[in-house]
Amino acid sequence: MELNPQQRRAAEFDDADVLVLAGAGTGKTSTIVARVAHLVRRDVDPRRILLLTFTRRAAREMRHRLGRQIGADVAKRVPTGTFHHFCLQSLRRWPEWFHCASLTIIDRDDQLQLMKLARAAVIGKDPTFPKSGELANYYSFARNTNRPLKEYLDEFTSHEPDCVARIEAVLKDYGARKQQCKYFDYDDILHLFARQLHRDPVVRQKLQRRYDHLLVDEMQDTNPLQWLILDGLREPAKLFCVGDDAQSIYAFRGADFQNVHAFTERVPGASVLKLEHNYRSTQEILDLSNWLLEQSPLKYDKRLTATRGSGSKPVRVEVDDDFEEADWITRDLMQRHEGDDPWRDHMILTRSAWAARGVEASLIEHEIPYRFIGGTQLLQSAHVKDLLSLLRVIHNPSDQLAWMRYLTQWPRIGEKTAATTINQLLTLTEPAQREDLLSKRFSNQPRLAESITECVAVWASVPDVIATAADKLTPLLERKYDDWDRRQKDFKLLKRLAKKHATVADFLETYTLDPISESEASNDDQDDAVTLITVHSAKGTEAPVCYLIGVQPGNYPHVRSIGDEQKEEEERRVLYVAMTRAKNELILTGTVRSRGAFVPHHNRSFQGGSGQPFFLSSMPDNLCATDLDFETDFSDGPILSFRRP
Ligand SMILES: Nc1ncnc2c1ncn2[C@@H]1O[C@H](COP(=O)(O)OP(=O)(O)OP(=O)(O)O)[C@@H](O)[C@H]1O
Repeated sequence: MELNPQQRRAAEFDDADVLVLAGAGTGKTSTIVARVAHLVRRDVDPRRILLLTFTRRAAREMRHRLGRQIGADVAKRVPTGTFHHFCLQSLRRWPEWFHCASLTIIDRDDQLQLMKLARAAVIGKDPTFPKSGELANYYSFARNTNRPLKEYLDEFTSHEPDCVARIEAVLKDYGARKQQCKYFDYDDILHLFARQLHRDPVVRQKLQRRYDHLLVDEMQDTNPLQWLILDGLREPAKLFCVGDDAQSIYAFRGADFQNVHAFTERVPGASVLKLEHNYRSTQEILDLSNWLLEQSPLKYDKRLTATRGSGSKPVRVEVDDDFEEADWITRDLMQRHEGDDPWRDHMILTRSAWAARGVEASLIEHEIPYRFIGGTQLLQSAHVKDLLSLLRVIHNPSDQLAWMRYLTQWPRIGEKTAATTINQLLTLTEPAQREDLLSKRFSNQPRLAESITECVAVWASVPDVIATAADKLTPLLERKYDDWDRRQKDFKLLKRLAKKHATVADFLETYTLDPISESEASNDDQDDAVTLITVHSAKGTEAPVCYLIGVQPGNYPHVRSIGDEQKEEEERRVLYVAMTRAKNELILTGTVRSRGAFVPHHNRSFQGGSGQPFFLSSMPDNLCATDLDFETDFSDGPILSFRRP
C-alpha cells in the first residue's frame, strides 16, 4: 500500500513532537505502522520506540502489520501494548522503583466485592447510601481524572457534605483492604506508575532514558492520568500522537478531550498534521456520517471525503421488535452467503452484549459461525472464576476474595467457617503450613488441599496447572452447575489460551487487564466467521458490510444520557464510530416501538412514539434508502424482507 502525501509527511516527520488529527478510516493505523518502519530504517533501535495502543487487539494488529514491513523479528522488539500493559510490565520489572514487590490484579467483580465489604463495615445497612457500583465509579473516576476524591465528589456529584464525608470514609476503608490483600485494581496500575514518575526524579530519569520515541494511538480516549504518564516520559523522547476528536467515546471512563485540543499548549513547539482522505468507505456512508456530526452544537470541523468514490446508500430497516430484527439480519446474512459472500465480510454492531442477545440466539439457531467481541467475558463466568480462585490463592496467599471463593465452593463450608480459616491462613508464611492447616481442618474434603498441592507441583507449566485444576475441580463443579455440559467447554478454551503464557501470573493478568470474550476465545482460529461486536470494542475495525442494530429512540442517544449535553454528545460519537466502520454497505436496523409506544406501520419514520430525542429523526430522506424502497415479501417469516438493489 502506497502512503498518500499527507500520510507520508506524518510518518516521516522528524522535526518536532506531533499530533496527527486523523478522521475515521483515513489510515491512522497504517500511518503509525509506517512511522515505526521509518524510524527503524533510520537506525533507531526498535527497543527505544514505545508504541501505546488502546486495546490488546489493536496492539496485536499493529505488531502484525509492522512485521510485514520490517520483519516479524524486528517488530517483536518494539515494545507495543496498552498503557496498562506497559505500566504493569514496568512495575513487575523494576519493583524496587515502585515499591511493589508482589501484587494481584483484581477485576471489576472483585473490586465490587471488596467495596461491598467496605460499605458494610463503615455504613452498615442504609439503602439510601450510594451502592457499591456507584462508589467504585467515584473512586475510579477521581483517580483517572487525577483529582482529589473530595474535590471530585464536590464538583461532580450532588451529595451533601455529610454524605461526601461518609463516602470518603468507605473509600478509605476500601483502600486499606486492598493494601491488606496486596490487591491492585485497574486504576492503581497507572496511578502508581504516574506517581513514581513524577515524584521520584531518579525513577523519572531512568524511565526517560529508555525511549527515543513515544507513539500513541487513539489519543482522544486517553485520560488525565495517561497524559501525566506521557508528559513524564517525553523529553528527550519525541511524541507522535494520533487521534480523532469525533471518535472520543470513553469520557465515561475519564477520557479527556483536552489531550487532543490542548496538545499544542501543553507541548510547546509541537506540530499538528491532518489526515483527511478516507480510504475505507464509499461516499454515501460518509455523507450520512458527516451529516450526523454536522448536527452537533460542537464544531468538529470534519468532512470526510471518500477516495473510493460512490457506492450504495445506507439502508434503514424498520422492524417491530428484537425478534424481527434478529430474523431479518440472519436471513439477509444467509442470502448473501448463498451468493458466495464469505461470513467474515459481515460485522454486526451493538450497543451492548445484552442488546445483541436476540441476534446471537438467531445466529446460533441458524448455525452461522460468529465471533462475539466485547460479549460475555470468559473469565467472568462463575465456573471459570471458581477454577481461577484456586490459581489465585497459590499466586497470592493474601488474596482473601479468592480464598473465600475457593473454600466456599466445597460442600458444607459456609462463609463463617471460611472467614475464620482465612484469618488463620493469613498468619502463616509457608505454603506447607497452609496446606497442612487445610488438610487437617477439612480432612473430610481431602481434594481441597490436594488440589493446591498438585497445582503447585506443576506451577511452572501454565497448561499443566489449568489441566490439573480442571481435573481436580470438575467433580465438584459438575454437581454445582445444572448446565455443566455447556460450561465445561470453557475449560478447554482456558487450556488453549494457557499455551500462550509463560507464567500463571501473566495468564491471570492478561485477561484481567483486557478481558476476552467466550466466543472470541472459542473462535480464535476460525477464519470465516461473522463478527458480532460492541461499538466500544469496534474502534479500529472495519468490514465490507456492517449491520448496526438497535438504531432507535432510547438507544441513540441512550435514555440514561438524555438531558446531559456532554453525555448526549458522546452518544452521537458512538453512533459515528459505528457508522464509519462500514466499507461498502451500511444497514441500520431498529424497532419502531419506544417505551411501549407503538407507531403505526404507515407512520414509521424512526422517530419513535414517545417524543424521545433521536439523532436520526431529522435525517434528510436522500441520505438513506429504506427497506420499504425494496420489494416486500409477505410470504414467509418476517414481515419485511429486503432485496439488495
Ligand atoms: N494510502 C492508502 N491507500 C490505500 N488504502 C489505504 C491507505 N491508507 C489506508 N488505507 C486503507 O484504509 C482503511 C482504513 O485504514 P486504517 O484502519 O489505518 O484507518 P484508521 O484511520 O485507523 O481508521 P479508524 O480510526 O476509523 O479506525 C484500511 O483498509 C487501510 O488499508
